[in-house]
Parts: sequence; C-alpha cells; structure tokens
Amino acid sequence: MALFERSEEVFEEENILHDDYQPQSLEERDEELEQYTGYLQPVINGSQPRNLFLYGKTGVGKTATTKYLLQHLEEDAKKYEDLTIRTVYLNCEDLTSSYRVAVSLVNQLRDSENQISRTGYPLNAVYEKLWDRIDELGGTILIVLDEVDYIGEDDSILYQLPRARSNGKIEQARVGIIGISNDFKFREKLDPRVEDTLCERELHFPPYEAADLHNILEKRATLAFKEGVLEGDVIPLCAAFAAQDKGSARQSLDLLLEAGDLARRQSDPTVTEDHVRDAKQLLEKQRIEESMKELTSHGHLTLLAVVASTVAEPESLPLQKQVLYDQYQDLAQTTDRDPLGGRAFHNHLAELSMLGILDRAKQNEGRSGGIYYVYKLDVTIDAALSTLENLHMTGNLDLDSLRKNARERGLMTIDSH
Ligand SMILES: Nc1ncnc2c1ncn2[C@@H]1O[C@H](COP(=O)(O)OP(=O)(O)OP(=O)(O)O)[C@@H](O)[C@H]1O
Repeated sequence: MALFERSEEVFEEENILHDDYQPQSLEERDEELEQYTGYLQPVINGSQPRNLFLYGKTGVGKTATTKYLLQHLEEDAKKYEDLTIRTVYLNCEDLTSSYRVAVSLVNQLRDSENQISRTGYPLNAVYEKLWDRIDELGGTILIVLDEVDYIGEDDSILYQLPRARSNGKIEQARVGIIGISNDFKFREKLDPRVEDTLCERELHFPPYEAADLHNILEKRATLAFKEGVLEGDVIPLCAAFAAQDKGSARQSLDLLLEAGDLARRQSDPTVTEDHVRDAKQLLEKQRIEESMKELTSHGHLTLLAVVASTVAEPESLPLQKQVLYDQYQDLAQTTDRDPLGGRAFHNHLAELSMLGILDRAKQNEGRSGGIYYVYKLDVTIDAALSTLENLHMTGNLDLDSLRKNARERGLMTIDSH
C-alpha cells in the first residue's frame, strides 16, 4: 500500500496563505500607502531619497507594504531614462552587528561571482568596499533594513549609511534607508544623531480591526481555496480571533491555513467553524510550547500555580500575587523543590507575562496610592496543561484531577478572561 496518497483537497493554491507570498493588492492600508508613496516621491523626481522609519506591531503589513511599493517604484521608474533605481532588502534578524550588515550589503550589491567572505576584514575595509560599490553602481539605491532593532548596540552602520554622501564617502549615488521595526523602544535607544537621520520621516502601522482582517482574508481565500469549501462563519471567526488578540494579519492567515490543513488531514470536504477553533488551540499550544522550552522548572511551576489557582477560584480572577505564591509553594513542596523567594517568583510571573502566556494588569491600592499587579491566564487551561505534560516537568503532580476539575467547572477551553 502506498504510504502517501493524494488527499481530498480543500486548497486550490495553499502557498497563497504562506507568509512569504506577496499579495498583488493591499487591503485597508490606503492612508499608509498614500503617505508612504508621498515619502518615496523624491526618488521618482531624481532627488535625494528621504530616510524612513516604519514601526508597528508584528503582522500589520509593514514588510508587505514596503515590498509592494518598491516593486511599483522600480517598475514605474523604467519610464524615465535618467533614473536608475535599485532596491536592496535585508532582514537583520541574523545580522546582529554593523559588520554583518555591511558585508551582506556589499554581497547583495555585487555580482554572485564577486562576493566577499563574512569574516576576516576590519570594519573600515568593509565600509570602503561598500562605498566603492555604491558609487560604481550610481543612481538611487534604496536599502530596506527590516527588523532593524536586531542590529543591537553595535549600530555604526545606521550612522554611516545615511551620511555617506554628506560625509564625502560616495559621490555618484544617492542612498535612502528604510528602517522597519516592531520594537517600540528601539527609537529611544538610538543615539540622537542616528535617530535624526534614520527617522527623518516615520510611518506608524496600527493593528488591524476585525473588519480589515475580514477583507484581507477574503481576498486571499478566494485564491487559496477551492470554490465553496469555506463555510460562511470561517473567515469572520479567523478575523475576530486575530483582532481580539493582536490585530495581526499574519496571525489571521496562519489560523485560516491551519484550519484548512486540519480539514485536509481529516479528509473533510469543507472547512468549518470547528476546524478554526481546533486550529486556534493547536497554534496556541505550539506557541506556548516554543516559549516554554526556554523556561526553567520554576517557570513551569509558576505557570502551573496560575492554572491551579484559576481552577480553584475562578470567581476571584484576576489573581493576586500572594494567592499564586501560596499555591506555588505548595506545588514546590509536592515536587520536592526548594521554593524561590517572593522576588524571584515575581520575576517568573513577569517573564510569563512578557511571553504572552499570562495577562498582567496594574491595580491601585486605594487611598494608600500603592500599585500592585494582578494576573490571569492569557491562554486556555487546556493548552497550558497539555504543554506542561509534554514537557515532562510535572513529576508526581496530579494533573488529571486538575484537568477533571477544570472540565467540571467548564473552564477547559475558554481563556480565563
Ligand atoms: N493590508 C494587507 N493586505 C493584504 N495582506 C496583508 C496586509 N497586511 C499584511 N498582510 C499579510 O500579512 C502577513 C504579515 O504581514 P507583514 O509581514 O507585512 O507584517 P509586518 O508588519 O512586516 O510584521 P513583522 O514586524 O513581524 O515583520 C503577510 O503574509 C502579508 O502579506
């Protein structure tokens, strides 16, 4: 018997839902497109490009909009004989120093048979090669530095590049930088001189609302799925879930893809609301598993303390630190571990909140004016428990009875908020 057989296909072209697919049109970004186009106008006029800085949370279309506009810019520039425009796109996620960015730029701008090695040169020598190549090419060169915050503190390239022409390093070419980041604090960390030049113009991309995501999904789904396989509530549900969370188009597309994939794996002829709900749980579980791998055993116990307290006292949500700490100390005892002190426990709560596993809110102490934090799960109890089980961190704890209690109280599949 064959190990692989062609499955019942709900997809027409699955790749269209993948993150690297570049859409032909951008929905719900008219204002940003108009402003962005205005900022790029000097390029078509043959003037010095402006340096731009784009910021906004993850999945809100910063990269897609940039690639879309630059493609059009290059295409439209062909009409003008006196213009040569080159665009270079670099994702800095793996380029955590100015040196690495500079080497990558040199190599992207050079022919494939003329590449330089990634190590072995002094930084200034790499900069010299970069200026030489930029001048050799001439014209206008737009350099996109996506996830620019990854460059870190060694960021001399962010100073050197935008000023290369005014500092006399290049004469024949005009260079414009487009920096993209979802780290809101990035700007504050920049040297004021770098901030001045790099962020000459800035553009904020806000999160999408459910109606925006609905449109984005509908356009993609028409191309990605066979006709009539999506039941009516699938797209609204994917849009609503993603809008409630972070307003990310990526998240909504991932959900739709996973729901389609579940339908395919189960050989179902249509994608239903249940597939979306299952897909949401599955993705959530994957996300927690990924972030949980980094935690220590006390981090896992801290999460378990939140789950156990939620099941024990669902009516007192959100929970105060002391309630959670008492629960944590009991759990530490059951698993033969020395409990951490209150301060260290607090740090674990803060870490889980940062990872998006807990939701932390500030509360005022009343007249005394003090501020304290309260916590609740930001993932389903089911997903948290399955993850803890899979990590084999729970030893002799009785997760089954915890699960049973949660189920009896109807808490299993709902977020506790
Ligand atoms: N307005 C839109 N219309 C159509 N598709 C969109 C739109 N906005 C985002 N997308 C799609 O959503 C996904 C994520 O978008 P994109 O990569 O541009 O986000 P981003 O803001 O750059 O996120 P990150 O900061 O994580 O890189 C991509 O598949 C993209 O094609």
